[in-house]
Amino acid sequence: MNTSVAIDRLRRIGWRGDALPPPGRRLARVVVQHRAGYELHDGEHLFGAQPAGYFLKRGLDPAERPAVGDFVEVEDGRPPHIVAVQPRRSVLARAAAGERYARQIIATNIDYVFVLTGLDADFNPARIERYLALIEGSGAQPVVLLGKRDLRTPEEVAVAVETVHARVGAAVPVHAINAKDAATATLLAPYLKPGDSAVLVGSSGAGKSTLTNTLLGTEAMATGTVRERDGRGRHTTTRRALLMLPSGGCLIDTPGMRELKLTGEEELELFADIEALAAQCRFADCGHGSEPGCAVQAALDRGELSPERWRHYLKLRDEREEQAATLEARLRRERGHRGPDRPHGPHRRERD
Ligand SMILES: Nc1nc2c(ncn2[C@@H]2O[C@H](COP(=O)(O)OP(=O)(O)OP(=O)(O)O)[C@@H](O)[C@H]2O)c(=O)[nH]1
Ligand SMILES: [Zn+2]
Repeated sequence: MNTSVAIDRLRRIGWRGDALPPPGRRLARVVVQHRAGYELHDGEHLFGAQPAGYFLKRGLDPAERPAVGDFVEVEDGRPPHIVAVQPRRSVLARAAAGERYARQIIATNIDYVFVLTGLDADFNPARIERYLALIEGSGAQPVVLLGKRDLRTPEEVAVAVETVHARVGAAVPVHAINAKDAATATLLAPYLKPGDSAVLVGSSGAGKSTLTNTLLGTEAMATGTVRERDGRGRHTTTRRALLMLPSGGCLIDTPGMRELKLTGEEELELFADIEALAAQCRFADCGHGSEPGCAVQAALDRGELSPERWRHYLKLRDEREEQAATLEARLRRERGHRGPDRPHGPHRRERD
């Protein structure tokens, strides 16, 4: 293939490099990661590939392995093999549950992360802030979208926008949108310029599919469909992995990205590293203040835990406790002030 044609195609799916790999290798973008391999896109076709042996070595830092969003060098064969990962311009990651300092890469080379929340019962500024905590430091820019604005009065919309700004700061763009309105595609076009890569995250029912369809418009160019398996290994739905938008940007929409969804327990998984640390404090009910043997304070002292992350975590924990207290009060009322069935409370005890 003509070199400039190959480069143009790669630019279209977000490549920013300037040199193609040596003969015998070509570039493609990872759009899906399965247990059994990868799905890559070269700007024209979707194809399957396997990682070269190097990436399977035990003890290799998981961050070195190809991830969704990566531009990789591929050697043809049956199947094609990924032999190298190009430098990343951004890395969205979260602490992997259970592993103390390991990070799980969610996606790379993303320019904008749209954090979508509906202005209905879904509206939750605390959740928005937790998404932003995850995006912070990734190299990608967050854009907060408040959907379903048509269900609210202009005054209510203004208050919601203000509430979110107060929470996340004035620097983060916040837009109230109607995901069904074609004008929304124009509003968001500045974040979806040619060569830009975006992902859309938000809880179920927030309007992600609706917005995706609006962004695609009638010139829909869904390139690359990926079939997903259900729990029993059967193919169920067909998803579009990499969407080239009329505005010139692309939207990555893959199973890997949906992992970013924050619902219930997943919110805490974001802080799995801190919870793992806290589990190592000498006292099971350590307040992580001036207690002796506090693993959290030790990690802060060593610079292994940033004060910023710690602050985010405390905020989340306080909110959870507040919610639990509200729930408890309600249950008590419903039970007719009978009190909890089982006695409970903190017991200060040394771990064994
Ligand atoms: N009125 C109004 N309805 C909306 C808007 N955005 C989405 N909806 C509706 O909200 C419902 C959920 O929207 P979806 O686009 O399916 O939500 P989703 O985020 O893709 O949900 P999952 O697929 O479960 O992750 C649908 O009935 C949409 O029509 C909006 O801006 N205004
Ligand atoms: Zn502690």
